[in-house]
Amino acid sequence: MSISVRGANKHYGDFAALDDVSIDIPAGSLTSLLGPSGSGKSTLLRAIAGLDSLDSGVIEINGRDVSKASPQQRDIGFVFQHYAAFKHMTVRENIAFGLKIRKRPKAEVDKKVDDLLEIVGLGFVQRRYPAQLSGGQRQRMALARALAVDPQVLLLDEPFGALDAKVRDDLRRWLRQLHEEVHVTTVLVTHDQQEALDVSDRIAVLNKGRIEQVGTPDDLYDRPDNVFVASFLGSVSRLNGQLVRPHDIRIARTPEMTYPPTDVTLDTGVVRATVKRVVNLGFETRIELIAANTGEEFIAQITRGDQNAMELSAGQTVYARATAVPHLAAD
Ligand SMILES: Nc1ncnc2c1ncn2[C@@H]1O[C@H](COP(=O)(O)OP(=O)(O)OP(=O)(O)O)[C@@H](O)[C@H]1O
Repeated sequence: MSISVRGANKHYGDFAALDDVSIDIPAGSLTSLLGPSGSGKSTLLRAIAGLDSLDSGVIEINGRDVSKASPQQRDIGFVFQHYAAFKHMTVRENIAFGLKIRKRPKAEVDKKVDDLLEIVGLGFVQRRYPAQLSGGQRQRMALARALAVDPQVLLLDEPFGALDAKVRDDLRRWLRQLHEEVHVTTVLVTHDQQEALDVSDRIAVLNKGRIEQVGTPDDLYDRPDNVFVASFLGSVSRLNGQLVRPHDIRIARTPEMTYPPTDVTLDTGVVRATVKRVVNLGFETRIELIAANTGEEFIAQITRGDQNAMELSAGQTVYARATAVPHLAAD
């Protein structure tokens, strides 16, 4: 089911939490709402869910105007960061809950719950209570419960926000896989650009209650509309006036750079620089540098192998050149 938001406005006093927001979310897609804290992501999601009303604007689900419909009438599954499970019910009972209150026949409920337990990989803990699950298992149970009633739309508000990095990472991959199997139109709120790039078909970047850009992860990363989008989608520095990503900068000990830029119109040229700091980050190494011509700091990311070969350390003079730069729409 597609979702369409037109001219959505929401004010709290003088403050515009949503400022004329319009977005089309294609049926079956996994779209992330990405933006800094306070940018309006949750407000937009809650408006789509019908949990908050808009001051003005229209929300359509599959072409039907649901702006005035209650959350129940919108046929939506919702998962929050801190999921409130029924503590006195087992995992199995929690997942079955929505089907039971809809008075579905027992055989159908059992089959559906078995299928969902399989999909979310919780069969082995189905008789446990929520308190006996890990945080990641609890969020998977929440997703299974939301999916049990075959919602038209699944809305996820930072569902992995409270979990540690490793578990988040696993769950993201799992969510992507789940989406490929179930294909329900999904909207995910996140402030984590890595998460958005990892799981989404499309990303909408929000800033101060407005949508800055909507597109595929590649569109936004390689062809950002503006500096805000470029810098929110990943680290960027300025090198000779060009915005550059750390992994697109090559470093050498001599000025004869053998790396041609991929696009000569956006060439940064060879820039002499001083190494300020070298940080080993596991499989890659971050080099913090200061450009000799402008005094500006910039960051290069090189492989561990390159660092082992060059043995860069603070105080050295090196030469840097970008091999690619993001194409801003304004260029
Ligand atoms: N009930 C409310 N009353 C007053 N202001 C509110 C209310 N709800 C949200 N806001 C304000 O609206 C703005 C947008 O909030 P929202 O929760 O949508 O942001 P967000 O992008 O989801 O941020 P976060 O990532 O921190 O959750 C914030 O500045 C917030 O303080």
